[in-house]
Amino acid sequence: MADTTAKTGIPTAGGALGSLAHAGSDGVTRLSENLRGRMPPLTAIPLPRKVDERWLGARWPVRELAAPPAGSGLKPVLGDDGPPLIGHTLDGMRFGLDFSLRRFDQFGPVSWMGVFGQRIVTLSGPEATQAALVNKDKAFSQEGWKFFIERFFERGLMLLDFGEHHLHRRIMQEAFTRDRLRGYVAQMGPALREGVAVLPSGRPRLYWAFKQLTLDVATQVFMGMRSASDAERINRAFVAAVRAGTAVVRYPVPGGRWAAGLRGRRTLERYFGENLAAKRDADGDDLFSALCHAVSEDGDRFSDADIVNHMIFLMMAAHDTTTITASAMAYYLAKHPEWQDRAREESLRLGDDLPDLEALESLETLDLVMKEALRLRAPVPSLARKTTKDTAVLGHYLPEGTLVGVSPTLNHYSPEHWTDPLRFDPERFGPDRREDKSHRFAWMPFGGGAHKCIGLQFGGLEVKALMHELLRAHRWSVPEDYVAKWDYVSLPVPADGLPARLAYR
Ligand code: HEM
Repeated sequence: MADTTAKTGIPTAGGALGSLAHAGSDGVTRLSENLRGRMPPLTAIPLPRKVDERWLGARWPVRELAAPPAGSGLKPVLGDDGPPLIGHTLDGMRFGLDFSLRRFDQFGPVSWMGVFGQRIVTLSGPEATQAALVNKDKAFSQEGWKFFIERFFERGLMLLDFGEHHLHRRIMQEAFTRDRLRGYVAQMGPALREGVAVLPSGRPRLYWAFKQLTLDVATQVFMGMRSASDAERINRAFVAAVRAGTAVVRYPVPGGRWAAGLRGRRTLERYFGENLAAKRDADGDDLFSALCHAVSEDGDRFSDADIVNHMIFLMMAAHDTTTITASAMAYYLAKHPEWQDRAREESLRLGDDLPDLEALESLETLDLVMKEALRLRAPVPSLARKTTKDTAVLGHYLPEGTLVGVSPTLNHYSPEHWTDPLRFDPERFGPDRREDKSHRFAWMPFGGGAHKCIGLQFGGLEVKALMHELLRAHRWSVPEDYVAKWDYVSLPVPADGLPARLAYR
């Protein structure tokens, strides 16, 4: 049982009890991970519908963010602080999409709210998001992300700005060429086939199973790591660093998330630092090696410190996003078995060989389903920015130093850009309809502009490879009346871990 738990990441009663046997903080961490897998977070605990309605419908005094300069002709940004001290922090975590839609109805595409003790302006809808992401006059910087994740993911590509970002991105692009992607696909295939094969039948929580699978892929494809005990240690360090990003107590209290995150970061730095020289000397086909050997067209290379920082950030950027995408796809395919059958037929037509890059690209149904899942459940629901100077969006005044959240939600649910936007309808991405072309920013799960996701092809290939293996090996379903509840404490994840009935084919 312990083995299965380690492999699938699916917490079992035996796993939780087994954790108690571990003395010290490692045992406590394991226990808390197991409990997390079994219990929804406080923000997702079911309450009577009336209580939720009252909570969501609460209104607070509306104020201006800042008075526009006299004679500018600009309008103020309107919004509210929300409940004292916590602001709207819990509202966003509990209601996610519903909360965003209500804010848009109340204030339109540009508004502000109190969150985490700060005032944050939300930009929603294709025009407002475009202004910040195209960022013509460099009025929006990545400083907004720093509040949340800099301590654990310092100098990751997404945290760099302007000239320096451009330079680093050009080098990093060399790790994502088609040839490199071909090599990554070849490495992830065996790990995924093996991992999917040992998923227990019954009702596993798919989200947790996928989380373990994508960690396994990361240790092999990102680091070329073969030792299981190293992989387990590095995975734990990495998970601790990611969780610390959303810690409420942002101070290293012993036993707390923040302290565990700092320890995790140090472990990762040590691991990458110690293995750098060997990676520079050899010619491996993992992502770590690719960064060590990447040279931009202008001859620039990464320093040792850059490689360590980029590797730690890349693991984070890839992990939850791909896990969430696969979970959303599994959910919609369980709710719409006709799409599951159609996708399975295509997968079976590929035969028993592990799929290469071209084979994965040929899985058109999975492609449509993935795009629709990314529309309905964008894994990154807000892209953080900070204004570098006084600026305006759609005629609203934003002073220098304003924190901004660029939100794809409204773009993805806008009735002006999508027919029947609440409906699961993958065909809307088909060649006859291409609703995603209705506006450059109608569909933006990977962001847009200079910081658009550099791993979007990698992520798409990994998710398709995982779903391909799942379709070949299993059928899965959820009860007809089951509706997944998504928890938005950090990125949107199924609050109950998505239990699905899984049967071997
Ligand atoms: C389905 C999976 C994924 C989704 C939905 C996703 C989403 C995003 C989004 C929205 C951004 C833009 C952030 C911003 O503008 O502030 C981003 C940036 C980034 N992503 Fe992804 N991502 C995914 C997978 C991956 C993977 C697999 C990798 C690496 C292997 C990766 C690496 C990055 C990096 C390095 C950046 C920063 C790019 C820059 O600042 O130039 N992502 N991603």
